[in-house]
Amino acid sequence: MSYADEVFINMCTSILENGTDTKGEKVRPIWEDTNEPAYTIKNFGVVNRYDLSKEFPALTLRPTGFKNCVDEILWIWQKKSNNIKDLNSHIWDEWADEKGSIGTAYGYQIGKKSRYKEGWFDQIDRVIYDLKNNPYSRRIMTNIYCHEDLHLMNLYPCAYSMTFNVTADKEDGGLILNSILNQRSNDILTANNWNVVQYAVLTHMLAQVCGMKVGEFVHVIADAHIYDRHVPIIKELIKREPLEAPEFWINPEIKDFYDFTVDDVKLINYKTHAQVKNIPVAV
Ligand SMILES: Nc1nc(=O)c2c([nH]1)NC[C@@H]1CN(c3ccc(C(=O)N[C@@H](CCC(=O)O)C(=O)O)cc3)CN21
Ligand SMILES: O=c1ccn([C@H]2C[C@H](O)[C@@H](COP(=O)(O)O)O2)c(=O)[nH]1
Repeated sequence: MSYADEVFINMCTSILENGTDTKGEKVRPIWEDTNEPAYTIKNFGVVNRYDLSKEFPALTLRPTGFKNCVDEILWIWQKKSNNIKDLNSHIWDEWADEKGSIGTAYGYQIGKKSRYKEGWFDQIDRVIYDLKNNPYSRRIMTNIYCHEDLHLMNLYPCAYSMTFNVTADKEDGGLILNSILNQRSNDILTANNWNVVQYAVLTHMLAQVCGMKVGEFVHVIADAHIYDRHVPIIKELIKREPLEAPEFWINPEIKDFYDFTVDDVKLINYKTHAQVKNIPVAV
């Protein structure tokens, strides 16, 4: 059975059984149809580890929209765009202004250049430079939670920091790329596996273009929450029987991060239970 399912079921069970209900607290998001506050049940400080060398962490309890996930991760990390016109899905529509911009969030921050001893780099180019030139560095990380720009973001970044850490393979000395995603806030039903799949794909892509194998992906979530309207859906989902994890394919020809397209990664034999239709998303 898919390890991602096991992690998801255990996390949801723990939130439902031991979580804190935010009902009555001052909360930001609302349900758009009624304008009522969108309360959650939450756990603080969830840490999930996935071994990417063993299995790709895709949920089988319901399908994760792989193409749209990859499209969004490339929108942020490769196109470095903050405009929904460059995105093929509509998941960011509610948070964009009349010109399509989501402000200084996500792709804008990845593309912003900073000065280093070796010159000016944006965040992803610096990661690739370090992985290629100084792979054992403990300083290979990105951060898009930029306080000076927060006032120009429609939604503050949730998945805000990646830390890359390389280990040497104990058997053949080859380089293994591990990563940690730090996330301040995670809507478990809508985006938990969505975010996991995205950053697992990003780790696979960077490993390939830097001549490494993939290792572990660690997902650190400060506020892991289930929205009130999602509770019955989650309860039904976690009763389903997990299926086998799919196989992950990445086009071995791609050697430059900027050459990847959504068609260069695929899930093979991705068998899942039925999709849950019309999941409401709090805005
Ligand atoms: N409350 C909330 N939850 C989120 O997960 C979220 C936000 N807000 N705001 C910004 C982005 C937008 N995100 C989203 C929004 C919608 C879907 C969504 O509807 N997913 C569908 C599949 C869509 C597809 O495959 O294209 C789903 O069934 O999960 C996913 C991520 C994640 N983020
Ligand atoms: O990649 C993402 C983007 C957003 N989310 C969720 C997490 C929260 O439910 C909302 C953001 O609300 P805040 O009040 O700013 O925390 O969006 C996610 O899980 N993953």
